[in-house]
Amino acid sequence: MAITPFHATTFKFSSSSSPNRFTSIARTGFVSYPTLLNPCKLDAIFSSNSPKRKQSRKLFTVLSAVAPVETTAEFDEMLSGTQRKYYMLGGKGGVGKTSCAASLAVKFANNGHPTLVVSTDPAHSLSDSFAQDLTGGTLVPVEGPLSPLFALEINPEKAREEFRDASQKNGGTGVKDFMDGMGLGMLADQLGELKLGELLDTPPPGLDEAIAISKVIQFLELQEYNMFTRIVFDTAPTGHTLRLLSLPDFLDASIGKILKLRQKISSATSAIKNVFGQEETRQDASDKLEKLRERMIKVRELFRDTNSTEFVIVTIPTVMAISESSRLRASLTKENVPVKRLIVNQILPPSASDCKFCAMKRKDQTRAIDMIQNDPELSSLLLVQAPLVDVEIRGVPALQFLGDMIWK
Ligand SMILES: Nc1ncnc2c1ncn2[C@@H]1O[C@H](COP(=O)(O)OP(=O)(O)OP(=O)(O)O)[C@@H](O)[C@H]1O
Repeated sequence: MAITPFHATTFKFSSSSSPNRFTSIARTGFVSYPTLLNPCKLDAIFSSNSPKRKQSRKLFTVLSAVAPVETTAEFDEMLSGTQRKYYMLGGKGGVGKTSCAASLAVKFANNGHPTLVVSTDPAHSLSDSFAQDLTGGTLVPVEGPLSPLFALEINPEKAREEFRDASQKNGGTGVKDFMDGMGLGMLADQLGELKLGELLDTPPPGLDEAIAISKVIQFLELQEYNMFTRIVFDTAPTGHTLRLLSLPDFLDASIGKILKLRQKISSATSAIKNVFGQEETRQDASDKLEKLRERMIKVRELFRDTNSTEFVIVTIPTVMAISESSRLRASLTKENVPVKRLIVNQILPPSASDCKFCAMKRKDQTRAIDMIQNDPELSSLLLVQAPLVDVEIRGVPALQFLGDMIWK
């Protein structure tokens, strides 16, 4: 089955006097957007004696030619259940991850789920998307939706600092210096293997994200955040996400090694430790590190839990983006991360009269979308099509409108 572009049309805000109303207006000016999606209304036009009838019929013929057999996101399934569910939206840079994540969060909140939307992308754009200041690293209420919606932009730098502090106190240079001073060179060498200092000084892509997600889990462990039944993550671009998947294992192993080493050091220095009176501080740091390790394990488990988590791939209809999505899906499968939906965003709306540029672009997009059908990684996914719109998606009403088109 060939998939053709989404048969939506353009829309824009209504008058400035009611900025909360997001109305749709067909490009043609004589059939409104809701009319196009409603066959009954079209029937009415066709059977009426309206002077625009002839033109409408012509338009309908054009639209029929590009109208897809509509697939939906099966949003009812995403909505069902009051147990907490996590949705992670990821994909290539700039494809619309934030817009899709924010619109999903608004839709959940409007459908009765207290929702938290989290950005773990170091280049945060949630504030821009919601047109509200959501910075600061704490939960900020988003105004507009019917149920509580909070946003959280994790500051990766700050989260990394905390991680560095806990690690360094215990297994980083602090311990190394201490051991060097004690003439325990052999144990100090083992620390070198961990390369933890290097890891923190020049963090690999994904480390920030891993720490950010562990930070979110830390938040969610608190009683006052029990209310959230849907958590939506706006993740960093693909490369980061892929690294992130293997990082919890790596960090778990590293931290595990540090903790074991700490025990060795502790017994080796038991005779002298009291002299320095450092035992209490070290125990405290060790507890912190152990907590961090537990959270890393939770992150790893969370990614793989089919019952509570789903990774939604967002892409655009270009060969490059779809090829990258295919690789992302392969990596996610390898890591046992559940994926069910593929959003193809920014599909050109149909037009009765394409200019040369649009016609070329449309052909390109159709070819790219056809690729999905033949891609072994992507063809089995639920394909959700989202139209390219001619205004920037900013603010809750706009996100609501976009959400109603995507999450059906
Ligand atoms: N369907 C759409 N129609 C029109 N514009 C869109 C659509 N989806 C996203 N955009 C616009 O594209 C730009 C990038 O979108 P967005 O920030 O959501 O992408 P992103 O994948 O999160 O980007 P990054 O990787 O940089 O975080 C924004 O200006 C957004 O308004």
